[in-house]
Parts: sequence; structure tokens; C-alpha cells
Amino acid sequence: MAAVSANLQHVSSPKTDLDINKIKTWDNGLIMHEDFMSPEEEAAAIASIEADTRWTGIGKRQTLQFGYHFDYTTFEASQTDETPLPSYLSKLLSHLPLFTETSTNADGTKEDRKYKPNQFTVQYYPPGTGIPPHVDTHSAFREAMYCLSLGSAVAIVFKKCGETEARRIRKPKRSLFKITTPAVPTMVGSSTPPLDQPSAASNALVPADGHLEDHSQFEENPWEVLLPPRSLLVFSGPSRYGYSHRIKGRKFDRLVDGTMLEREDRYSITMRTVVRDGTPCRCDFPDVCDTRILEEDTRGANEEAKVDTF
Ligand SMILES: O=C(O)CCC(=O)C(=O)O
Ligand SMILES: [Fe+2]
Repeated sequence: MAAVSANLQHVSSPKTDLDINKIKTWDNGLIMHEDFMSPEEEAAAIASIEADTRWTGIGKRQTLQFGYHFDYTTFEASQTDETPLPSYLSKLLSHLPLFTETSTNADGTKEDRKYKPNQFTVQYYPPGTGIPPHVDTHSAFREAMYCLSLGSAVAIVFKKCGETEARRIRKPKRSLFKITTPAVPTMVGSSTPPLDQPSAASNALVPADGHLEDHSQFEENPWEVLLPPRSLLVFSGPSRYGYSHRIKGRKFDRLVDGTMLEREDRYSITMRTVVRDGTPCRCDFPDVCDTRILEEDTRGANEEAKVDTF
């Protein structure tokens, strides 16, 4: 699959450190494994997905939930609903390249651990649809998030969160089930894909060659990565906590050489590990961190209560 691109000012480039395995890494913690599965495995997974009768959702936004279900009213994992994994998912899970997370214990010592995902959302994207900019809820899931693309290639857009995102994330969350028109992005959790018409301006893609040395250049500027079919995206660090991601609603993505790549049916499988013990998120992006915002709001409410008693 060709690298994508256009606006040289916002070059984002992976280090292709293990070319033989087609693994690309970016300095913001994003990793892409190309050809993560064979075309035969992909076809089998799509056949199982298409034959499944448990699709839920509204309108064009249809999902299947396995392991713990993702709750679109809270943007967290359901406390009660759990569905056993189909065989294509168990197989996938058995050779997922698990990310090593470093956490700090109460006594200040560091601990390295790998966590297996236990929350799986399969999403169907008819051609032309996307997902609004969002940051997956920090407190609800562990750091590493995995996203497998099946079917059509698509461009995903990353943007380093700034003031706009910090403001938006504080707005009340919107539930998928209350939305009937294309959504205004909520920035937390996932919401209904907008059905934008393709536009020339929005088809501009960012080059994938060169080297990203400095995140600050992305503060205002989105950058795009083409997700080929059968590719696995691993989010960690800043790409998980401090960047929003979205898929624009459009019918074509434009490649570096100007080729317009028409979108077809796409399925994605998002894999996350649920945090159940209330461990607070301690990421480096407090402005877009729901744990920190809740702590701040609680402190604010306590201050107000103190004032009220006077
Ligand atoms: O479909 C994709 O590749 C992205 C999905 C996503 O961002 C999500 O499930 O939170
Ligand atoms: Fe997401």
C-alpha cells in the first residue's frame, strides 16, 4: 500500500525499524503492523463478522461487542454485559503483539506488565462514513489500545490535543443513542460517524516518509496515516492519551501520487483492556484526561461546599 500524503508542512513520518515485518513506529507512541494477518484469515474474519446476527446500533453506526461490551452511554465498559469471543478473535488475541506498560507502584517502584485486551468492538464503516475526533476514555481502559483494519483501506487523522480539545472534553458527553444527526465531536469515547461529503480540501493527506522529531509541530496540525487492510494499529503514550483521532466521512482518500483511493466496506476491531479497580490515569496530558478533570471538579465542588458552610 502506498504511503499517503500532501501537506509537506505537517510531515509525519514513521521509523520503519523492522521493515521485514512491516512494522512502523512513530515518536508519539503509535505503531503500525502492516499485513498483520493473511488475506485468507482476513476473508474468514469478515465472513464471520458478516454472518453474525448480534449487530447493534443506530443507523449506519453498527457494532458487535465481545468480551466486556463498550457502553455508548458512559463511554466505558459495561459492568454486566460480556460475550465470549468468536474463534477469529481468540486466534487474533493469541498472537497480538502486547505492549509493555510501565506503571508506578504506590511505593514509587516501577513495574513492567503486558495486559491482554478484554473488550472488543467490531465496527462497520459503509463507504463514505467515519468516526468523529475523539480520545478514547483514559480512565476506563489501560494504556495500550489495538485497532485492526479489515476490508477497505482508510486514512485516520491524528491531532495533538490543544485548547480546543481540552474545552470540548469538558462538555457533557453525548450518548450514541441520543444522536440522530451527524454528531458534533465530543472528544471523549466514540460517537456516531458523521456522513460528510468528500471535499477536495479534506482529501489532502500527510506524507509518511521523513522523520518526526518534534511533536510541537503537530499542535495545531492534523496528520494522516493510511491504514491498509489487515494492518494493526497500536496506540500507546501520547498517541493514546494526548492526540485525538478521527476518520473523516468521505468516499475517497488521496494518495501521495494523487491517486484517489475509493473507499469500500470496512470493518475495524478495537481491542482495549478494561480498568476495573479505579486506578486513576496518570498520563502526561491532564487537560484531556477524564481522571484529572473529575479530580479537579471534585476539588472545586469541595471548595464550594466549604464556602457554603460559612
Ligand atoms: O475504526 C477505526 O480504525 C478506529 C476506531 C476507534 O477509534 C475506536 O473504536 O475508538
Ligand atoms: Fe478511538
